[in-house]
Amino acid sequence: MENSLYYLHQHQPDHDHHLSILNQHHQQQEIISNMNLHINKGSLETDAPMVFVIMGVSGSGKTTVGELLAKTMEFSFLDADDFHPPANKEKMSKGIPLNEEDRIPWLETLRDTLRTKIHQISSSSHGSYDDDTDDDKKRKAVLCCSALQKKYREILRTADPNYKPGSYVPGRVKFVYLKAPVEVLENRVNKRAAEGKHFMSASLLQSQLDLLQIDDSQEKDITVVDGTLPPQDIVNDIRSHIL
Ligand SMILES: Nc1ncnc2c1ncn2[C@@H]1O[C@H](COP(=O)(O)OP(=O)(O)O)[C@@H](O)[C@H]1O
Ligand SMILES: O=C(O)[C@H](O)[C@@H](O)[C@H](O)[C@H](O)COP(=O)(O)O
Repeated sequence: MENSLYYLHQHQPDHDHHLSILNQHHQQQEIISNMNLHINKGSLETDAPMVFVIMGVSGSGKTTVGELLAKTMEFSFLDADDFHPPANKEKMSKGIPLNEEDRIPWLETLRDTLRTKIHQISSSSHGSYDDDTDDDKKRKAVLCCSALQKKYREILRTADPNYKPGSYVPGRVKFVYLKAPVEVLENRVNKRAAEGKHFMSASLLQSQLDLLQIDDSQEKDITVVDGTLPPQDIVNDIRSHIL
């Protein structure tokens, strides 16, 4: 197969194709002909992302953008904040940053949830969504999660059963980092706290910025977007980059 070129001659609209295998040395000798190949929508997306993690520090707009993206794309929406045990939320509301013991079990729960999701999508007619009746099975998912450190993202990547830890090969889990300057973030979290809209203390922003770490050289599955744009523009940007 290595020395072959593949030609797809589409002779009927949509799914029906005529496959010929031609010799690479341009002899144009047809080895197989008149073979019908049926390609169902989605069935070739073997490495297509299934879970989009919208990440960044507090106030970067994860929930706002994630909800809008999920709504626009009809994806499932998951908010990592909904998976915290009460003790974590109590700590954060008092302005105490979480430590590793607080975070790791939380991230592992998120990983397991995403793994179930990926399994559901993969086993849904082998990725061919058209005939599915269970709506939830065919939906990809958006997860909002700060995922500030490389090691935290690595836990989430292992939701993909094919992902080899430490390989950083892009797989089923993709990250979108909402980048914004500190002044913008401060304004947002202060306003949100003043409105009493979130359990997280605004004072934790600095500890989150201190923790934030992106490794451009290895983590090729992170797309950086401008988090200062209006939410709809960010969603359009995400769609044009990774969807
Ligand atoms: N792109 C944006 N432009 C303007 N305001 C935004 C934007 N994204 C979020 N906000 C506002 O900033 C605050 C924090 O947003 P939120 O989505 O809760 O961030 P996060 O989930 O990252 O903590 C909210 O009051 C929200 O309305
Ligand atoms: O939306 C936010 O304001 C934050 O994301 C917030 O909810 C918090 O950061 C995490 O849930 C805790 O996790 P970390 O301390 O690991 O960010």
